[in-house]
Amino acid sequence: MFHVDSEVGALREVIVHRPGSELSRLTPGNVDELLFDDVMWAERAREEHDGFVAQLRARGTTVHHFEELLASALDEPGAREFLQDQLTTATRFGPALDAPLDALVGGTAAVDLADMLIGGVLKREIAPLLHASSLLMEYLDDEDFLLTPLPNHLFQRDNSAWIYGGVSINPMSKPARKRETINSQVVYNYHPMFRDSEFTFLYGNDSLQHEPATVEGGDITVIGNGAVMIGMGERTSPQGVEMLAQRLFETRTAERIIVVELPKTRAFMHLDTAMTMVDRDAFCVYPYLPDELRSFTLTPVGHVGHYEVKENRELFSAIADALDIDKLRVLKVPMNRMTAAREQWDDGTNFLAVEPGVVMGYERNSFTNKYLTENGIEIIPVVGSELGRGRGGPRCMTCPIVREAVSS
Ligand SMILES: NC(=[NH2+])NCCC[C@H](N)C(=O)O
Repeated sequence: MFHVDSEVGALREVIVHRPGSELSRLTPGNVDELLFDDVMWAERAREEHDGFVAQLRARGTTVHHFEELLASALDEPGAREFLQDQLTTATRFGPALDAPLDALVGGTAAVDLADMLIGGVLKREIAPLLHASSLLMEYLDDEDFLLTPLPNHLFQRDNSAWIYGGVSINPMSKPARKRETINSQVVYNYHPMFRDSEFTFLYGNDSLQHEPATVEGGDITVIGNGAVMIGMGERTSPQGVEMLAQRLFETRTAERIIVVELPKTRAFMHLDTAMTMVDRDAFCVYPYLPDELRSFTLTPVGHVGHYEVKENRELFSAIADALDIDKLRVLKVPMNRMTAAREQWDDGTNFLAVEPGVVMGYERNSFTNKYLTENGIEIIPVVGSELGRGRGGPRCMTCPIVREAVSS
């Protein structure tokens, strides 16, 4: 029932996160650590996000809100026990807070608890509720977080990723995002919509320590025809790719994986900041991507779960081969380095396809959008002056859970 069979086929159902109280908690002192570039105007960001959702719905896509899924899941049997085991533990908060926090998780209304899990909790908010002699509570200032906010839940793409009939609940690379995985596990394991449905858990749905085998969904593209492309760089490590690859092969979810090496800089933190698929045979690619970046193809061999790694001679012909098409259109916008760097920084290459050749992208990237339009791609312009300050575009903000294959 849930499946993502391509990157550009008809987009039926997605999960997004409307920014909540966590955005109002960004300060000049914590933005860097929380991976944002500015303190956001939270109200305007919400308006922009509502506009984005309305555009998706107008195109026939069913939109689920992450916070609502989380709140409903929290009222299902087992969900709170899971949090008590995984989140409110003695090692995370000290033994003195273990039982009081477990009690809080057990007794807080679901909507409020969901808000705490995403929005975070300040010491002064929670101190009156906890009756414990705790060194950690003594140590924290009133305005310190006992539980940090998770503003990057806005980027639903990264934290879970559907690949054909399976989902990876990604072990995130940056400390600021690691707890997102616990929230996603609650949704996928306890919300009736997922709990009562058949699908494969590919990676990360456990309580293991995955470091350094991290994976983020912004690096994963389901290009179709049984193939997957994965970016390897700041967030998704070679070990992460291999862990996921092994599961994709052993569960027969995919038959071929193309791995692309990415520059190790913040501007290229994920594959979808460097290139996205915009049509059945076309990619929009950052024009100054270094030529020397290598790519590899992984295919299953021998015993179940074993694979072979081969370096590709050239990335785009490897993709064309995987898709079984003669030639790929590689759309590199002819613009100077300065303009290219500016538009890429503002997620100029971060397109979300709603059907082949129809994509959503930030309106501000005028050079890129014009060039793509001239090349037959329809752009649905998204307003994102505030949203973009988190360094993510329309693709980063959506987690497709049902998307059709591209019909030939
Ligand atoms: N798929 C993406 N490009 N996501 C963008 C994530 C941005 C987020 N602030 C981070 O640094 O993690």
